[in-house]
Amino acid sequence: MENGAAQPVIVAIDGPSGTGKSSTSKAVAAQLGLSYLDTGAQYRAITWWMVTNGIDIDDPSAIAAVAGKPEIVSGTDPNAPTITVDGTDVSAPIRTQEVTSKVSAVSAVPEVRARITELQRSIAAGAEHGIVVEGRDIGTTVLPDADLKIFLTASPEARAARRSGELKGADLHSTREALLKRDAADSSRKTSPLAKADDAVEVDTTDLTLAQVIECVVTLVEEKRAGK
Ligand SMILES: Nc1ncnc2c1ncn2[C@@H]1O[C@H](COP(=O)(O)OP(=O)(O)O)[C@@H](O)[C@H]1O
Ligand SMILES: Nc1ccn([C@H]2C[C@H](O)[C@@H](COP(=O)(O)OP(=O)(O)O)O2)c(=O)n1
Repeated sequence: MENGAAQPVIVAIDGPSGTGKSSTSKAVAAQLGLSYLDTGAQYRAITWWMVTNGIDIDDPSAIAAVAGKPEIVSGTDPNAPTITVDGTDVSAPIRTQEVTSKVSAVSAVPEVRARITELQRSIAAGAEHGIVVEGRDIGTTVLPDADLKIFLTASPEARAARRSGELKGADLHSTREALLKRDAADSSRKTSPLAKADDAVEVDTTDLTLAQVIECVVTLVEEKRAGK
């Protein structure tokens, strides 16, 4: 674009756990001056609220009945993303093993998805310079008109190695099994499952460094912008 500021650009980055969505999205957004939204953190936050309030995670109707109660606020600065529930900073407690093991069940409830999807769309619509939104159903359901859709993949072995590295020496085999179980649940749910959009660019990150993935996505965004 020759005159004035660039048009806001909407980038959707989806894929299973450990493919590099968060690290890539944050870096791309920071490099290009865009906002950043971690939608997994929002599903983790509502799961944390359900657990904290004693809601039976095995009862979808109990979850649905209170899905509208917690107020979830996401800060979208890629250099300092934040997440609060009813004013409380939950950035640490949403990463516990307990929340991780329950998030797929909570996020499969249609009333939860409807509420969080609406919130995501309003955040994306309000992003002045554009936004990178990462999750599982962004390209297919939340922002089907995104300017660019990326679907990140990597072998289960690479993903488990990355995750157990983060969890400070967690057993590789059990990390791999837990990750595959969550992927299966997220891919098989009825409402907006984890899936690649038909028009998404698939990037296999198994043998790429994080820097290479970031460079690849930045180039794709710049090409899109140039063509706009
Ligand atoms: N291409 C890559 N090569 C090696 N490690 C990576 C790569 N991409 C991400 N990582 C690391 O793997 C871990 C998981 O990445 P993350 O961005 O949280 O994935 P996701 O959001 O898809 O679950 C992080 O520790 C990150 O630094
Ligand atoms: N758009 C999204 C994002 C996440 N979810 C659900 C399903 C995922 O297992 C959980 C947690 O997502 P998150 O991105 O934090 O997962 P990882 O930490 O990358 O493994 O939330 C979803 O259903 N839809």
